[in-house]
Amino acid sequence: MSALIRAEGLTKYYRRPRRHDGAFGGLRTLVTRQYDEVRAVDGVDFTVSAGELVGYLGPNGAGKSTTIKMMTGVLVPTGGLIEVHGTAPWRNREKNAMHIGVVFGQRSQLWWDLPLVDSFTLLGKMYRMPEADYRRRLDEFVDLLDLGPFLDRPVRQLSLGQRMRGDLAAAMIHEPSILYLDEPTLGLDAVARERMRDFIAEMNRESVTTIVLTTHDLVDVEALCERVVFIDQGRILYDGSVAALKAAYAPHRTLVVQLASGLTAGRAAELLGPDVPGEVTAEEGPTLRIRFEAHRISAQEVISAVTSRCPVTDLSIVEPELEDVMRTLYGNCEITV
Ligand SMILES: Nc1ncnc2c1ncn2[C@@H]1O[C@H](COP(=O)(O)OP(=O)(O)OP(=O)(O)O)[C@@H](O)[C@H]1O
Repeated sequence: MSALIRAEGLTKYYRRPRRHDGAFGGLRTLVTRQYDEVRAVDGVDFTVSAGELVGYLGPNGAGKSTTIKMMTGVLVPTGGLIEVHGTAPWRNREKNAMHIGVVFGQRSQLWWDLPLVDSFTLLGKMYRMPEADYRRRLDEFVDLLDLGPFLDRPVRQLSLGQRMRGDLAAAMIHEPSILYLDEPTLGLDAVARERMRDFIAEMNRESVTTIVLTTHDLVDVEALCERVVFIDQGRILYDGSVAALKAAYAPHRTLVVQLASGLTAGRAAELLGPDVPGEVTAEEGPTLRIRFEAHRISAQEVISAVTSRCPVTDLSIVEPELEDVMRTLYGNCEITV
């Protein structure tokens, strides 16, 4: 697969006026003109291939939005290289805009006072789309995102979930090859989030759109991303598959045991004794949870040990949550897998 997006040593430093405290602090801030340097993105390397759906993750202030703004051509890098379709996006913003769609969760590109459909019509004309292509695309989105009930309503009257669906359709109307999504599901209810996720997956699968997704919602990541790039303090700490990340940072599994009637989890833990493979982590009524390291003990061994000593009605194995991994990641500085 060829690289659509390439970043090498990509860097963005901001200058922030140094603030002075105390009496006349505001005035001193104005007249002294001293600055602090903020290393928002500090020499990152990555490539994104055609058709990938990559999660770009990290804590608040990690440098995610700044990277996306450089990829979209809104910001000029302080140093290093960023190429999208083989050219620097900030050198040719208009040409770059023809190939990309952007959704910034908190800002809208829709015309506030116009009916939603008028924004689509205007965008279709701006991108010089042939009428038939525009119609086909609009019909597809009305169907996929269920826009019909509010197509004729002014954007300012839409709920957040309706507006976000409109924004997503607006970003994709001209069939861009790359879609950048910055917190697209922020503030949405569960149903709206699900609909957005389905649409994003569909665009990636059916239209083969390359997608870079920034989100704090780990359910989005689990549902959508095979690969994640994790950034903190402007530096990339991890770049790889979600599965490898979990295997490295949360190699445990949990066996959840439903005990046969009359047997409490406390009594079952006694029956299992201290040499049970794994660690009993919770005893709640008739439910017992045993955590084990999947690379050391097989699930079969743990299940055999339990079923040979206790009568059970049900068993299930729970994978670690991505949230567990993130907690470990946030506490580490150097990460290699
Ligand atoms: N225009 C600016 N001027 C000065 N500093 C800035 C500017 N924009 C961002 N920063 C700083 O750069 C750093 C990275 O910010 P950025 O918005 O890229 O982070 P982020 O990972 O997107 O965070 P969040 O998850 O909170 O949106 C932060 O320390 C932020 O305060």
